[in-house]
Amino acid sequence: MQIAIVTGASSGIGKEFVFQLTKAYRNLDEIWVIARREERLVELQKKLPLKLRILTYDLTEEGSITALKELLAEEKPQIKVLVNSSGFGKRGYFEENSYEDIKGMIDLNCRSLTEITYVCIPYMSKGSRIIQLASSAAFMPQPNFAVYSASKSFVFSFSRALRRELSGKGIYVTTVCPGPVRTEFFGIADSECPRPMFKDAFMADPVKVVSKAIRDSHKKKEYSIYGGVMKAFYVLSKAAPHRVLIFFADKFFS
Ligand SMILES: NC(=O)C1=CN([C@@H]2O[C@H](COP(=O)(O)OP(=O)(O)OC[C@H]3O[C@@H](n4cnc5c(N)ncnc54)[C@H](OP(=O)(O)O)[C@@H]3O)[C@@H](O)[C@H]2O)C=CC1
Ligand SMILES: N[C@@H](C=O)C(=O)O
Repeated sequence: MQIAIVTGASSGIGKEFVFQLTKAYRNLDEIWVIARREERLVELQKKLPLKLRILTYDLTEEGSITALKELLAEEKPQIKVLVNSSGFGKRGYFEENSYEDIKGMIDLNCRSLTEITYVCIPYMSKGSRIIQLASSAAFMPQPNFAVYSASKSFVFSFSRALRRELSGKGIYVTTVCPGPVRTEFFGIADSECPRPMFKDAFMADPVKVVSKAIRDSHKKKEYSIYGGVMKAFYVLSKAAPHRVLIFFADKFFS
């Protein structure tokens, strides 16, 4: 059985991946979709010809990934694509964030992504793809989004090194680093601290971000950055001293 696995499939970028993978990978038997909101995944199934395996997991809960591991051992599928899209961010100064949110971001964005990747690799082979959702927030430390941006730097760094390690097996890792994308992400991110207004000017369409990510993954690219502004931000974050960028980010955008 050939499958794709998509976490965060109930909304936004993950949900869009499910739609587009159905078209991009004609030989899939199933897509295994992971999120907490089961009703959303059931609705998604109604819109798709391909069978979805609905896995209602809270990935921050002890045991959810063990359940995935056991299911993989039972079904022994060939994983053609893994998309790690579940994640959240909460804006605000570190000491004003609740520790529950801080721990949640680290747990979901870093630990669960790492563990899912770990349990899936044994079921991948030459030509398989891993698509990791980092963010443009990975490019530099961001005051007022400190833990989220650090969690995405972890994803970016981990995934680039993993790409090198897996290249001998013909498994390709592409890290996706979008700027702001129009999804439910901001409902949570901005709930206690509004986002800087400039983000609205660069808000991207999830359809376009995902379409580019799948194209870049096919081309075996190391990362996928949608849009000229975010590409320019990436170059700036490599060229300019972070000390200066962090100062201006805090002064004007916090
Ligand atoms: N939107 C943006 O501007 C950007 C987003 N990103 C990243 O892209 C990824 C997708 O975000 P996006 O689609 O925009 O956001 P959404 O809020 O629309 O989707 C987040 C997804 O993660 C799932 N999720 C959240 N918490 C858990 C949990 N504890 N266990 C299992 N699943 C969970 C949600 O499902 P459910 O609630 O049903 O569990 C949902 O399907 C994230 O990693 C985000 O950090 C990166 C750059 C920009
Ligand atoms: N890149 C977005 C989050 O990941 C943002 O700019 O808020």
